[in-house]
Parts: sequence; C-alpha cells; structure tokens
Amino acid sequence: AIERGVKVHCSALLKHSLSSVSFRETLECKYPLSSFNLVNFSSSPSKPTSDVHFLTSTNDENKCGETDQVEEMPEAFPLEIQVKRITNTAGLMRNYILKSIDVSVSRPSLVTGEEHENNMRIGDDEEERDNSRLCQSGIPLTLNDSKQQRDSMEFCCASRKDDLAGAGSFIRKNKKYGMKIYSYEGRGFWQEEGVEYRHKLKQKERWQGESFHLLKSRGQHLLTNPRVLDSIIRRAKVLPTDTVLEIGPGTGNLTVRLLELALKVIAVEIDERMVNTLQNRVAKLGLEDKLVVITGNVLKMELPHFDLCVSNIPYGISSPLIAKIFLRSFKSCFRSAILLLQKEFACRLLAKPGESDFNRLALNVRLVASVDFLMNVSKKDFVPCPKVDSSLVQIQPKLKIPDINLDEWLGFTRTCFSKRNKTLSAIFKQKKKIIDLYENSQSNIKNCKTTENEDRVGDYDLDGTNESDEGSATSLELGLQNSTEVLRFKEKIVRVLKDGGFGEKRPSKLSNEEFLCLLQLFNKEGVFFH
Ligand SMILES: C[S@@+](CC[C@H](N)C(=O)[O-])C[C@H]1O[C@@H](n2cnc3c(N)ncnc32)[C@H](O)[C@@H]1O
Repeated sequence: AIERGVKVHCSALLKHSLSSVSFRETLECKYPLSSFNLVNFSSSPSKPTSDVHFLTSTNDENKCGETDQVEEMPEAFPLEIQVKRITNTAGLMRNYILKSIDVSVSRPSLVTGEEHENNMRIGDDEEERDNSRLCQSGIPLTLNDSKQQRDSMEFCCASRKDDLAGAGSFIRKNKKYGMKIYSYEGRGFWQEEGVEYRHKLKQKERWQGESFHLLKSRGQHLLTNPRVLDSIIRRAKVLPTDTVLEIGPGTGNLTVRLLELALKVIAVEIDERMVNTLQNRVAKLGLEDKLVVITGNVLKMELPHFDLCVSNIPYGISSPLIAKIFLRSFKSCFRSAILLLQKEFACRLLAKPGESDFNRLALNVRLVASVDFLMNVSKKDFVPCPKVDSSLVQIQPKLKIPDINLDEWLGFTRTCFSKRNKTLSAIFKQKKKIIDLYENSQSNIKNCKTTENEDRVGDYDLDGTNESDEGSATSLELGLQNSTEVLRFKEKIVRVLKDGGFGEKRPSKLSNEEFLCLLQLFNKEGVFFH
C-alpha cells in the first residue's frame, strides 16, 4: 500500500436470518490482487525489491480448520483460515515479520440450511449460484481490490448447528475482464468443475513451509496449476522404463509427477535452495530413490543419457538449451523433449517456410528434429506471474539426419539469414561476405568435415540473425579486394545461385530441402561456410 498505493479492503459480512452485521477494515497490500498468489499482507523492513518475489506460503499458513488441527491447504495460499470453536469465530489470519492480519467474525449460533446471499460483487451467473448453494449458511469473508474491483478473494465456511465445516476459497476475476476462478483445493474445498478433492496432490504440491525469493534472473516462475501440470505429464507419455531429464525442476511441481511414472528422473538445477526444497519434498513422498539431482548450470555440463526430457525451462536459455539438447545429442537417441517455452519463442520454432516469422532457429531445429505444438499455458498459471504466456511443444529428433557437417550448416544458414527478406543474390553480393567466404573456403577446402561437434556445441548460435554487414574483416581484406581470385570466387557464387535457380529466392521462403540442395551446390564448387 505504501509503495504502490494499492489498498485492500478486507470486509467481513455476517449474515444471519434477518439481522446482518458487517465489518470493514483497511489493510495494506504490496501487490495488486491480480498477482494474489504473491500478495504479502505486510510491510516488512526487508521489503522485496522489484526483481525478487516472495513465496508467501509458510507452514503456518498451510493450516485451516480447527486451530489445533492442520489440514490440507494449497500452496501459496496467503492467509491462514482459522475456525475457532471455543470463541465461535471464523477468520483469516496472516503473520509475517512482526505484522499480522487477523480478521474474524463470530459464527452464527444457529444456522439451518437456508441459502445465504453470498457477498459477491461480481456478476451472478450459474457457476456463482452453484457455489453459493455450496456454501449455504456460510460466513463469507471477502477481500477485494478496492481500486479496480477486478479481483477478489472469497472465503466461505459453512456453518451448521453444532459444527463449522466445509470451507471454500477462490479468487475470482471480474467477468468484464474475463471471468476466472482460481480454486484452492483441500479438505472442505471444492473445485469449480466439480473435480474430486485431491489431498494427495496437494500434499505433493506443498513445499513444506520453505519460503525464499524467486529470482527473475534465473527464470524462476513456478508452474503451480495442478491441472496444467497434469496435462503436461499426460502429453509427455512417460513410460515406466523411462529415464526422464528435467531441466530446472524448481520446487518440484513437475518432478513429483514425473517420479510417479518414470523409472528415474535426472533433475538439473542451478539454484541450491531449489535443490534442497526439491530433495526434502521428494524424500517426504518416499520417492528419493528414483531421483538424481545434478546441481549446476545445464549449459555448462555434459548431458546425461535420457529417454525423454520434460521441462519447464528458464526462458532466458531457450535457444542455447535447444541447441545443446538437439545438436549435442545430434546422433544420440532419445524419444522426445516436451518443453514449456515462451509463447513467442515457440511460435518462431514452429514457423514454416513462407510464414511471416519463419527464421533461422526454426530452420536449424527442423534439420534435426520435428516440432509440434501441444498446448498454450496462461501466464496466470505461474508463480510469480510472468509477463508472457507460454506454449508447450514437443520436439522429436529425426531418425534420419542429413549427413552434413553441422558447423558448415550453421555457418551457411547464418549467412543466408543475414538479410532474411533480401534475395540470396543480394545477400551474396556483399563484399565482406565474399571475402570471408573466400577465406573460409580456402582454409577448409580440405577439411570440410570435422569431428568437433561435441566440443563446440555450446557455441552454436541457432537463432541469431546477424543482420549486420560486418564480416570478420581481416588484414587480407584490402589486399584481396581487387584480386582476380576473389573476383572469380564471386562469379562462382553468382553462377551457383543462378544455375540452381536460387538467385531471386528469399531465405524466409526456402524449405530445409532447398537449403540443403544449395549448400551441396556451393560445396561442390569449393565454397564452404566454416
Ligand atoms: C521456470 S522455473 C521452472 C521450475 C519448475 N520446473 C516448475 O515448473 O515449477 C526454471 C528453473 O530453472 C532453474 N534454472 C535457471 N537457469 C538454469 C540453468 N542454467 N541450469 C539449470 N537450472 C536453471 C531455476 O532455478 C528454476 O528453478
């Protein structure tokens, strides 16, 4: 509230028979409710900076029901729900570094089955009416973003004669902005689609009270929607004999699911805090024998053997990681990689020749693998909520890969895509390019196939378009510019393009087969690209 001027009103309305009592209190909230999972209802001296995020779920908050009774509670649920029979109250509670919120209302002494008017501020559709019925005779506590009236959190707890049970909690988004209900599950909690309660799953999704800053710089956006996680696992088609590689397991939301299905999971994680959390969590589930954790930077290590890779990767390393998985494992056999990628990146990866966003990345990956779209994932399914949506793709290595030198291919596609919308004859007219190519061709003419793929894969630039005209101008440049040799070399290039019918074509419209054909024509004439 202090930092951003966001205020949250916490209001509790108690309705019982003819009388109603309402109660309102203004609380401080650092984040707008649109990122409610992260709402930290306190202003502590150690404020999070803009690039760190709080996991606000603590062990204490993973409680609800009777004060002395710990029940299933969803992760990241920011408030403790307390039902105190002795004082006959129900409330929301949060303690965080010397600050606390405690909103409670007295339970009605007797409520019998009548349908209470839920304290909803949002449109009244069927779903809401259903929910309303579900929390008959409940005590609704509502937290609303008072500025925007967009998001709200509701808490209902059904009150019966001698008992206070059955609580429900969900965050709603206003219909105007696209209705969305985020249900929290657990004992006494329901899901909007009537899916069965999932105690076991919730147990898996807890990270047992550990709380730490999530670092944007490491792409730490945790996927927390259980349905999306399940859906990814279903699509990955894990076999009981599989060794699964997971890059960036984080707190283990995907890992625990993979462990249930696979023979073994090898998880590569750079952040030791995550590793500890993951190992604790997996140990509590008794699945530790199936898990191998490698702590370190995935880009700087030899990848282990695996049958399947299933990962929600840090988006910042998408391109080098895909290069590593698919080019390093160029000739090794794994079934496929199911990767959650930034949506825009996935679109570029899926682009086909002739499509507006066809690019060098798509071309290079398609040389060794096929890429399929599986599903989109909303940014809202992550904690903290990133700025971009995501897409799940499946990348399958091709069984038969063209017998070419990979360095050569990557150098060739880099040259061709240096001006993606120009014709190839215009691209190959650039003086510096000709001189570079001439030098390459001279030095590599006898050595066009190297065995260096394994060692140099980390350097592969799959994606770069290198739009500049700068070649690696050398001391030879001036001396060679006018030499007849270079002129002849240039004529050769023009001839290859013309005879092959490529001169007027644009790289963004050529298929892999056409690129391969052109490369062969160049090589035949002694023109090499690495
Ligand atoms: C997008 S999060 C995914 C977490 C988890 N899989 C999930 O879906 O909730 C990415 C994870 O990759 C880890 N990570 C980031 N860079 C890495 C690297 N270079 N090598 C290995 N892990 C990395 C982060 O620490 C983080 O845990």
